Amino acid sequence: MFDKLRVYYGLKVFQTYKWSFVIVVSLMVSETAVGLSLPYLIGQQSQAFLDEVTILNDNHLKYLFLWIGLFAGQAALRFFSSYNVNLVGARLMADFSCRLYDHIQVLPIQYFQENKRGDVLSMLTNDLAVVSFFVSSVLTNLIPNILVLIGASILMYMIEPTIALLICFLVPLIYVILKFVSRGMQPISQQLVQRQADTLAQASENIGAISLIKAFNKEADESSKFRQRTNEVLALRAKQFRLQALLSPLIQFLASICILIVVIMSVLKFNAGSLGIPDLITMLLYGIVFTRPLGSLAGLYGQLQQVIGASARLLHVYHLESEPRDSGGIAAQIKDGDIVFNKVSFGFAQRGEILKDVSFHLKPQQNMLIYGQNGGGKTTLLHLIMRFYEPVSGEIIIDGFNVQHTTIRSLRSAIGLVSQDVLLLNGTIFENLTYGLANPIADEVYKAASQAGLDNIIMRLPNGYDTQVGEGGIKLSGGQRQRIALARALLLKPRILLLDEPTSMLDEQARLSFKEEFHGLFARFTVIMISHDPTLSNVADVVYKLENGELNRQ
Ligand SMILES: Nc1ncnc2c1ncn2[C@@H]1O[C@H](COP(=O)(O)OP(=O)(O)OP(=O)(O)O)[C@@H](O)[C@H]1O
Repeated sequence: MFDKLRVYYGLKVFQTYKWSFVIVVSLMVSETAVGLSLPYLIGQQSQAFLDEVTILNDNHLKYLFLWIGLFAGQAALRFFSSYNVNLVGARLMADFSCRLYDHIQVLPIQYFQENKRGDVLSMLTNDLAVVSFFVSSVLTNLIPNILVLIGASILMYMIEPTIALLICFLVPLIYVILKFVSRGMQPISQQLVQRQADTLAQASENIGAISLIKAFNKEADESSKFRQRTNEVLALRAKQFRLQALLSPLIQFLASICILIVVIMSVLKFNAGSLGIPDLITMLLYGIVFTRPLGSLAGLYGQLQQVIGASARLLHVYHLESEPRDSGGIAAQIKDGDIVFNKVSFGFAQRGEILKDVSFHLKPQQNMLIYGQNGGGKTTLLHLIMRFYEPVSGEIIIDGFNVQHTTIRSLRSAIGLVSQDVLLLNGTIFENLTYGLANPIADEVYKAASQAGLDNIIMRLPNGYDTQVGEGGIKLSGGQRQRIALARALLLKPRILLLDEPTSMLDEQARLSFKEEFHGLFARFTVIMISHDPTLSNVADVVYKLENGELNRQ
């Protein structure tokens, strides 16, 4: 599967960057051609220096200027190709990381519940960095080095076939040795990628739960866990470095033997009279040119082992099916907010049934209160309406549209959700209030904030609406966050409003005004509200109890 995917993405990427690739490959081919022509020219034209005894005569100077010119040309080509290659590599990776991020965002919510945040972060940082480094190395090393190996072999073959064939025979032998020495590398690399992800996951989780750690005096324990994980990474790195460090000198050693073979064979041929001095010089220069790329290819082979693990993880995620946001259904026109649950059942994998044949009909602009025991499935019911999950059986119909057959975008844009755990983004209060609005109108924002009882709170803050709320809204109290979430939902003007424990964080006064103003605030919406506050039943049109998975009208 991965191979197919690799080929598929490889072709897709090639399509997008075809002209950049053409330019880069042309520059590399030109540079290699100049680099390969130099030993030949120097070798063959050296005859002039042997024949004409006068030092640096016009003829010599002509050749010298030609060689210096070619060296300069090669350097210039190398500059352009190196700059362009790295640029293409960086663009490729920037593009891939954006595609990956886009994809991760549209993965179903289960993915985020089943995977650690640190794993995802590690993919976007470590794994991408490994692949990115490899891609630039392949572009900068693999292509030119292979061109040099092929070109030098052909040119050596043209001068002296026996030596060239012998050298070419040694190359596969070098590859076999390389493969044997680095066979332990791949498992180490895979473990390393996983351990690094675990370390990042722990750090990310701990920072998110720092107040818990402090409250339980667990700083030292968490530090020692982190140190242990870091030491595991270090131990794996040490193994990896040892193997990598072994590869390079080993290949260098084998390459030196190749050079020795060229030298000895060329000298023997020269002594036997079958090789002239120009050919001898040419062969020796090609011997050096030929063996140089072997070292960098060995390094690349080592990197390849690391990249296999990282790219397997990336491609695995890339291959996961995303939510069909704009496809897989019709764009529902939800104008009234008429909600029908028809024998809806649901359960999480291996957790048994949570909702059993739940049925109700909520007419437009009606409001409904659901109460019931903790863990009874109330939030899950709201999440089914949002299509965070799909029912196991039964159907949810909104304004005549079966939600399973509508596009997710059209469905969610008609619904406002105020969650139990209010999530705010790291930005100002104003930015959080207007999140999700294309063109926020300031007066409407102030009105909604006032309706949610935020006026006094915001006025007392040092920068008013421009006050930064911190990550997740950490600089605000629970009640303040809940009011912002309410105001945000009101501003969105959805047809349906789902309120998950909307008053749980509010103070006495705020709860009272929430109840008093309920009908004024929410009259335009169809509202499903979850609460453990029995007094809210006074404002609800219909009250239901969820017990043992069954929803019954009270
Ligand atoms: N992602 C999940 N994977 C597996 N089980 C889950 C998942 N989310 C919730 N559950 C389980 O489903 C059950 C219903 O959870 P839900 O959050 O809907 O309850 P609730 O009625 O809203 O509870 P509360 O009143 O405490 O907020 C719980 O037993 C919970 O452990």
